Amino acid sequence: MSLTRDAVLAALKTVSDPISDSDIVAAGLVKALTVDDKGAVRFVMEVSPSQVKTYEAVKDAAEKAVQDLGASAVQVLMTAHSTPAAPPDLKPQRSSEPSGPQKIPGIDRILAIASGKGGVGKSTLSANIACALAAEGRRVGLLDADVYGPSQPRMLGVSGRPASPDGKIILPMRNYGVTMMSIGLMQNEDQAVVWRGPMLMGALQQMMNQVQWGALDVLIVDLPPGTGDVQMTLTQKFQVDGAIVVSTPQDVALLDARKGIDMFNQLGTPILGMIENMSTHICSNCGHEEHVFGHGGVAREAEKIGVPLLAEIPLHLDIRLAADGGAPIVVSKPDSPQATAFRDVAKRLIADGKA
Ligand SMILES: Nc1ncnc2c1ncn2[C@@H]1O[C@H](COP(=O)(O)OP(=O)(O)OP(=O)(O)O)[C@@H](O)[C@H]1O
Repeated sequence: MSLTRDAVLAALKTVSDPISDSDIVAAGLVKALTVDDKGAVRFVMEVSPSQVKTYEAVKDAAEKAVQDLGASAVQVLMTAHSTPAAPPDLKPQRSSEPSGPQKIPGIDRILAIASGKGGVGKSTLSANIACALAAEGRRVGLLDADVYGPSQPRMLGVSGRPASPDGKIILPMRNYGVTMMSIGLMQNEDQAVVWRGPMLMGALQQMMNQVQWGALDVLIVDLPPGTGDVQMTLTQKFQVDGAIVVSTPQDVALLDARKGIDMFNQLGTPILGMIENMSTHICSNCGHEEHVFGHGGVAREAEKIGVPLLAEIPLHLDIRLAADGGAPIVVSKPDSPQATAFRDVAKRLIADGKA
């Protein structure tokens, strides 16, 4: 008999919430519960940051309750988010602990790779730039924060689940000299999860603070497309040293890229430059070059807003095959002209002290 969502909820209702004195379902702690057809159960437990310790035992009890139902796997992601702000206190106040963007101990720089529009190649570029930086001897981390379409595990040829020996620290994955963590590794590759703002914030903070990144020269964050909660949380909570905005040359992609640039400007994040991807198509048979999506649009836009154009990456079959095959082109064909384009970006970032 297959496991149903209702059965799981009923089991979770037997677990009591020490704070509210009701059960964890009634207390609204269980979010994004999914039960797949193989009987694997996943859900998020949203708790307040000050109560994380209290809830560790509750999380274990919840896991056990579901396990006892015969679930094939149980995965509980505990996210800590701040409770909604209290009504403003109009009395004069002393300033409290610093609330601005923080540096993460051990991580020298954070570099965000963003795009206004989905599918423009942001993840492909992030993976290649990360591997190119590692090949130059930099200590590189790559955080795949693209919760709507995490792709770094596939691009870097990494599978399996990240381990957490003590239930707090998450051990990242590593390949091609890049230390990588993805929200994609916390869920099935083909599973869509509906994230709400506070959950996203909690998950992102957990990825930044609880993943054992080690000492890094640079942490590259592959952002989801657009200007949403993840971008806001990242830039408001953590000191982001710069953003690179990726776009294809079409007007519609550029329009969205402009919105992304406006957002970073408003948030005070320096824009290190733009990259035009799928700039020109080079036929893998005959080498003929054609401009499928137009050409030069990003260069014009970059000039208009006064930021450097860091690269024009061609649309080339080898780049896609390499990305899909789990060894980015800078790793699988490091001497190809396509890989050189990425390696040049990496060298420039290092030369400018940005990575
Ligand atoms: N320069 C390129 N040449 C050939 N294929 C490319 C190139 N850049 C990206 N691709 C391919 O285009 C597809 C989309 O790329 P990618 O997943 O990197 O985009 P994205 O902007 O990260 O998308 P998402 O919005 O899903 O995060 C992938 O199949 C990738 O291999």
